[in-house]
Amino acid sequence: MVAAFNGCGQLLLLKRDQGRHCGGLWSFPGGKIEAGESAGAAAVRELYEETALVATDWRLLGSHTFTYPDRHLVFTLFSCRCTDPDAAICESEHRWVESAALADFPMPEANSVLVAMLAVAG
Ligand SMILES: Nc1nc2c([nH]c(=O)n2[C@@H]2O[C@H](COP(=O)(O)OP(=O)(O)OP(=O)(O)O)[C@@H](O)[C@H]2O)c(=O)[nH]1
Repeated sequence: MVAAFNGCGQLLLLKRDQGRHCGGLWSFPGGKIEAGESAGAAAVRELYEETALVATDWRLLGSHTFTYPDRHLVFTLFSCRCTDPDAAICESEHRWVESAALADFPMPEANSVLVAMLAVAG
């Protein structure tokens, strides 16, 4: 998963399409790691595929496992900085959100720990 910041300290959230797992909820860019791919390479690839953004200052923040009724997921969270946030092209609705306002955006259950990791990282 990618916590993508703009130059104003805001984070990019994408609204998941209805019909997908956790549909209708706000989420970080990201997705499944492909065979033979590292977690870091997957983060860079997913950010680009979902937003067309290229970022710098990549940092590994940590890992977290979460079990939904139908799946067990392992998340690896990275942060990065987007130097040209206005260039974001997203298929789904997206918002740049202040960290303090994240609670206003309903997110998947697994994300509470990811948001806590962000708070710890500062
Ligand atoms: N992208 C993303 N997925 C999340 C977040 N939180 C969370 O629980 N998930 C779950 O993580 C799983 C993987 O995400 P994804 O569905 O976007 O991955 P993907 O695009 O590779 O899968 P797909 O091609 O099957 O749709 C999904 O079950 C999704 O609901 C989040 O903040 N961002």
